[in-house]
Amino acid sequence: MSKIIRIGTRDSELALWQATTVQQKLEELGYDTILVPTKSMGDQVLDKPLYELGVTGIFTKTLDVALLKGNIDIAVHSMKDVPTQLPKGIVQAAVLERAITHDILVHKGSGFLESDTPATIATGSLRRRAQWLNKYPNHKVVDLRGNVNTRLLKLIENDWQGAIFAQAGLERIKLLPKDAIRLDWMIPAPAQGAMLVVAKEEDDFTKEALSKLNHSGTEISTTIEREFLRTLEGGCTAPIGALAQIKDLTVYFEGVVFSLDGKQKIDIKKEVKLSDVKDLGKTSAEEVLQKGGDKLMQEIRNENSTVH
Ligand SMILES: NCc1[nH]cc(CCC(=O)O)c1CC(=O)O
Repeated sequence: MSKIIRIGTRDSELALWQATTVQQKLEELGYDTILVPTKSMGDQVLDKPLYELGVTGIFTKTLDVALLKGNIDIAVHSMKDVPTQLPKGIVQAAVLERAITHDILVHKGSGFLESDTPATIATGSLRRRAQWLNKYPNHKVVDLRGNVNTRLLKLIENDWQGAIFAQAGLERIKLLPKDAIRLDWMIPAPAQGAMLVVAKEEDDFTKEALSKLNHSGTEISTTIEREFLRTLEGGCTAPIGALAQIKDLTVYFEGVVFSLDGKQKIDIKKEVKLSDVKDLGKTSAEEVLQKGGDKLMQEIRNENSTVH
């Protein structure tokens, strides 16, 4: 076909797996493609907690710039890492069918879960940290940064009992330990397990190609979850989870915001007909804000700004 689609991606093993998946699908449709791996700022600064870096979109910014400069035609992202507001000129071109959404615990013997022994669990995510502390108040949660491979290595090297990951990520790079424990009770990050492909707004050729990869069910679910996040967050990193599942023309939505220490929790559950999902994410977030979520979000903003 008339042009080669240049696929921008981070250079971690997971990102490359995701980009290669998109590449294969485009090639199957007869498009010519080339992979362009790039290091992102989020992958370079590993010695600080993510939320202290103070920028949202730290994993996506480098690729956004490459896209807007015309060095690549599309960028493939883990959708949960992408800020809810895309930069001007960049549009959502496809959401691929979602993999498993939930988090899992990789551990070195899980006996500690059934006893009162204090344990140390590692995660760099405020959402996982708050939910873990909510369920296991006597545990300690330590920060863990780096791509999936780095985090697994750090778990082996350190004196921690376990670390939390997205199951989808570990499965994709074939590093999911057999005895990892599925955390069904933990609400995932909005759009966890989904891949997002973005393109330039004016690039009709590429947008047309990508539209063939879009999975509408996943697009609907992730739109609801990200609307929930966007309505709540107001530009701050907060422990927010959201999951919209579609079964037999019904959407089952669950959204939650926690205090940073996990002690407070405000959640919402909704069951809505698929034909009525318009604004579901937004109205659910507004209900959470009314139920005390606005106060909680304000506290989180204050605490986040005193951390650094
Ligand atoms: N924040 C890093 C990140 N971004 C996407 C995934 C995994 C794949 C996904 O959730 O879509 C991961 C790793 C993890 O959370 O353990």
